[in-house]
Amino acid sequence: MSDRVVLVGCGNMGFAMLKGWLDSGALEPQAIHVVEPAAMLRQRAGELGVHTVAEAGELSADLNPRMVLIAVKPQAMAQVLPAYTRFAGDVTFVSVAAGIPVALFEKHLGDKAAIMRVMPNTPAAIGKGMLVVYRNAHVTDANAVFINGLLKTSGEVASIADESLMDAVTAISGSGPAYVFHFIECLTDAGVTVGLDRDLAALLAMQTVYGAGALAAQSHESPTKLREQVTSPNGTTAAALDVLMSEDRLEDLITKAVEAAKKRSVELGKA
Ligand SMILES: NC(=O)C1=CN([C@@H]2O[C@H](COP(=O)(O)OP(=O)(O)OC[C@H]3O[C@@H](n4cnc5c(N)ncnc54)[C@H](O)[C@@H]3O)[C@@H](O)[C@H]2O)C=CC1
Ligand SMILES: O=C(O)[C@@H]1CCC=N1
Repeated sequence: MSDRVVLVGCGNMGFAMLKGWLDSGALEPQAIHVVEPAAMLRQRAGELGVHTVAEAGELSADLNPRMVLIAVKPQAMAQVLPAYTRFAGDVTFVSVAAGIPVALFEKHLGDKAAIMRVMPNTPAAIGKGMLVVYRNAHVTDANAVFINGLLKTSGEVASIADESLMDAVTAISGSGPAYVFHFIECLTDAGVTVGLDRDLAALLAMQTVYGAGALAAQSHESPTKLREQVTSPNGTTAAALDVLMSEDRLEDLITKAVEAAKKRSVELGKA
């Protein structure tokens, strides 16, 4: 069986995953064929040494890929899939699209097609992603091992046996980096409000999120315990947390945001 891989769509997410495979050495650039209609994005991928084409018809008929990873927008999926039916066979199709259920892939690719859904996030570009996997019964164990090996180059991999959880997964880890980036923006702006110049405020906000995230990931203590370690009785942190935590203000806001993301994922799946 070949280790050739086709990556369909090399935008934000596709490129992040491509970087993970290449930076880790898990795949040789020559094993990867990128289909990307946008010339600038095709050139960006080509600079990494991979094969690039603008459309599926340009892929060699005897390519025999082991995996076709589809990273196009959910709204484009139904239009994109028919061009890949010719690869159905030993290949496993992997979709990273929010919302789109396995049933839609089976409708276009046949009900015997091997399909995996993966919900990654953009920190995959530096090997720090969170990737959650759901697969249908037609993915062979050998292909699942091969693909899991590739996914692990992008970060932590977890799997779910209930596809309906994918909407909640998307709302937490798929979209989650944007919530954190927005928190950095807010902390930076707040720093400016209390008198720091913007560059210093941005450095403090970014390094604080980076350091706190790394500490939470590496420590044996819970986030609750780590929070308590920062919070001196009647000190500065307690004053701030009174604002964030009284009446669960931040938790309520985050829950509302996550519920909105989950709802949108469900809608995308029905589009
Ligand atoms: N951006 C993110 O953080 C995450 C995105 N996703 C999913 O990844 C998918 C892609 O999202 P992004 O990368 O953000 O979007 P994007 O717009 O950056 O990338 C999509 C790419 O697909 C290309 N494309 C369009 N039609 C095509 C075709 N017929 N053949 C090949 N390529 C084609 C576009 O030119 C574009 O470069 C979406 O389904 C999204 O739900 C999943 C998790 C996180
Ligand atoms: O915003 C979106 O729809 C995609 C899915 C998860 C992150 N980005």
